[in-house]
Amino acid sequence: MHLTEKRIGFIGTGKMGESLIRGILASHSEITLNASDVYKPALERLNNELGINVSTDNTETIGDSDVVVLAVKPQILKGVLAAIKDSITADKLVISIAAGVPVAAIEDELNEGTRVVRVMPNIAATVAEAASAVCAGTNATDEDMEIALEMFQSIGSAITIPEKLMDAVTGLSGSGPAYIFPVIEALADGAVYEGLDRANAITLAAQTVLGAAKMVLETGMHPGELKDMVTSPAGTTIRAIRTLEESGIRAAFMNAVIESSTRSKELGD
Ligand SMILES: NC(=O)C1=CN([C@@H]2O[C@H](COP(=O)(O)OP(=O)(O)OC[C@H]3O[C@@H](n4cnc5c(N)ncnc54)[C@H](O)[C@@H]3O)[C@@H](O)[C@H]2O)C=CC1
Ligand SMILES: O=C(O)[C@@H]1CCC=N1
Repeated sequence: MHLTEKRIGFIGTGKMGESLIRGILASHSEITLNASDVYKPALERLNNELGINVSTDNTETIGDSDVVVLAVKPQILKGVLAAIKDSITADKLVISIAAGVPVAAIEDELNEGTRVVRVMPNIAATVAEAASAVCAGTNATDEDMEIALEMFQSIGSAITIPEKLMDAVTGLSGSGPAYIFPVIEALADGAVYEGLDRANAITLAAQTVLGAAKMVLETGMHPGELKDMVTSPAGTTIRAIRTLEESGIRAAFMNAVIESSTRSKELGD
């Protein structure tokens, strides 16, 4: 059974729900997507722009779906689960993308035996470049994991991990795009300071980040080795590297990942 044979329902069409919907539709235009939210204008916009089925009634969306993606905030997930429990019948696969919320906490709110998969994607799903990690719940079958991996691999890359590493993944790739957007803005600021116009500065900054990422992924070389390829003796780059190191760039990014992971753990308490 492939993803395209499944009807997918989204509970919550906020930033991440919409990002997933757009990414999945871009790679599977024929797929049936249903979505519900408490905010009607957002649903109407999605219906108008993308032609997906929408409802303000979560149970209606679930009734019409084989796979149910939970895309509401972690803080309200428990209440949402209590309200939809009876509509999550044994034939449905539940996928949660809620940061920090353990599979066990979701299973506890649903009927015994419910098949749950937990995923941490990121906002780059919008452009089919998400980095996602997937882990199986107690009752998830091999086919459930295949469906989840197919879904998230269709909108970027997706790996399988043990659940204990989900907080680390949340700190790295779940939150990660938000660490890089200010980097792009700041790189552009530097060039604007030196006289480049803003639009060109942002284009060059973003393409530089994209190109560097692609080199890591496609050459398989260590990032340090790639850095050395750019860094000529007594050249321009090493002057910049020294000032970045003096600013504590490595500790700053390491600490960002660790802080986000810590918050993810707190959300699960
Ligand atoms: N924003 C991101 O980059 C990422 C978010 N996540 C996770 O995705 C989930 C959603 O996050 P965002 O989209 O950022 O939040 P959001 O606040 O943009 O979206 C949540 C949506 O849920 C809707 N909602 C509230 N109560 C509801 C109910 N009872 N039934 C149906 N819909 C309801 C809201 O109206 C809103 O549209 C969270 O659990 C978050 O941890 C995971 C990875 C990345
Ligand atoms: O900030 C958050 O809590 C969510 C989870 C990962 C990215 N955004």
